[in-house]
Amino acid sequence: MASIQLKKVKKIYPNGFQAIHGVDLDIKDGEFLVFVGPSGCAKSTLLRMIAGLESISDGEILIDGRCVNDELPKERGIAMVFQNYALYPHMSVYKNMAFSLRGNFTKEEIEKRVLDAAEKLELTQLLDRKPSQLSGGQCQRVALGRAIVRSPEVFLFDEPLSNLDAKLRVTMRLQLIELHNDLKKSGKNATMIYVTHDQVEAMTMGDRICVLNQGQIMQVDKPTELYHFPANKFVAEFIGSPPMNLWDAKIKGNELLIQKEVSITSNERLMGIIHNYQEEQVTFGIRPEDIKVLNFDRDLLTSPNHFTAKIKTIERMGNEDLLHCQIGNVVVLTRVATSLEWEPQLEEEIILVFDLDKVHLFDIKTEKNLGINK
Ligand SMILES: Nc1ncnc2c1ncn2[C@@H]1O[C@H](COP(=O)(O)OP(=O)(O)OP(=O)(O)O)[C@@H](O)[C@H]1O
Repeated sequence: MASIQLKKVKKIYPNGFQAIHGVDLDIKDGEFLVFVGPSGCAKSTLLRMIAGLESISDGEILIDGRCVNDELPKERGIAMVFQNYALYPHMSVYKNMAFSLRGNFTKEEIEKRVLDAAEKLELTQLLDRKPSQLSGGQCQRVALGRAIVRSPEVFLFDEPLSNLDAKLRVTMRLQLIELHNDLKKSGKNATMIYVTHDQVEAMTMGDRICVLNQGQIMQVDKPTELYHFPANKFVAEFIGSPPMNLWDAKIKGNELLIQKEVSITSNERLMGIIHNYQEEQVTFGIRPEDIKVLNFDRDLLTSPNHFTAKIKTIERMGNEDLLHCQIGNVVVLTRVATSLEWEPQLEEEIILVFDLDKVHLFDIKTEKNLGINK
């Protein structure tokens, strides 16, 4: 059992580059937390600082209330699983898994731990093989086994699945979630921190997700909260696939003018926000599924917020079509469930209706979501 706190943690590398700018974070005991963000945002740096593999330039890292700034990695009760497995090539699977236990436990205890972990990870039949005789997924399971045998209170994962093919990644993802749940059930609650740049992986695995950008935390929240209530434009853009539509809009009275062909008449909720922004610009965001697609009907065009659009590109996904449409010069992404009654065609004219209850407005300068307090 272990909670982890980061207090005003900073990292300045010896060359003077500041990778982390004062991060505060509370990770709960037994939580599965994911660090996600684009390449270079300092996910690995932060993880390595928690592991003790990277020094802390300023601030404090606490594990169960104990400051670990000056503790060695092996004193922290942490096991780390890397992307490149880091297995010993000349040792069998059994020996790879037993290696870190040597000297600390009896032979019988080591055997028990290795066999238990092997069973959990379906490696029992492979214990005599060398890493070169294993598939990528099997190597990754051995790397995981090496962490499990130590019964650490904290598991740290640095993009552990990125060398695997897409299908295996999904299988391993589930195995990790199950491992976390099984440990909880057996009373050996483990705190897990998982690094990925893949927002789908982050969303499917994390109890909570910590979105990072340029060495700063953008938002820490549950997946559904992040999706529906992004704290800022960065999170809105980064989380969700296909991505949110984002346009600059000028406020004039109760109108949000995106371009002359696309002027949105605001509802009461948006009015509450835009009255402070008269004659100024905001960023207007709406997710593709929050734009309704209707068959073309001239009569409908007299209703507010109904626009004629032309379909320019179609991505057919099977269960749904992603339609890249154009209203004047504005490109709008929408998604519609497929049906046997209507198959969208290129250059077809349709009507798009924006669901104003789902619109997000962001401050142009601070990029904060003006509709929520996070
Ligand atoms: N030893 C170092 N010296 C100087 N700068 C470094 C060093 N290691 C990393 N950096 C820089 O710190 C920043 C964060 O790197 P880090 O590896 O933590 O990012 P990341 O989010 O894990 O990236 P990726 O997803 O590409 O692995 C990057 O700009 C990187 O160039």
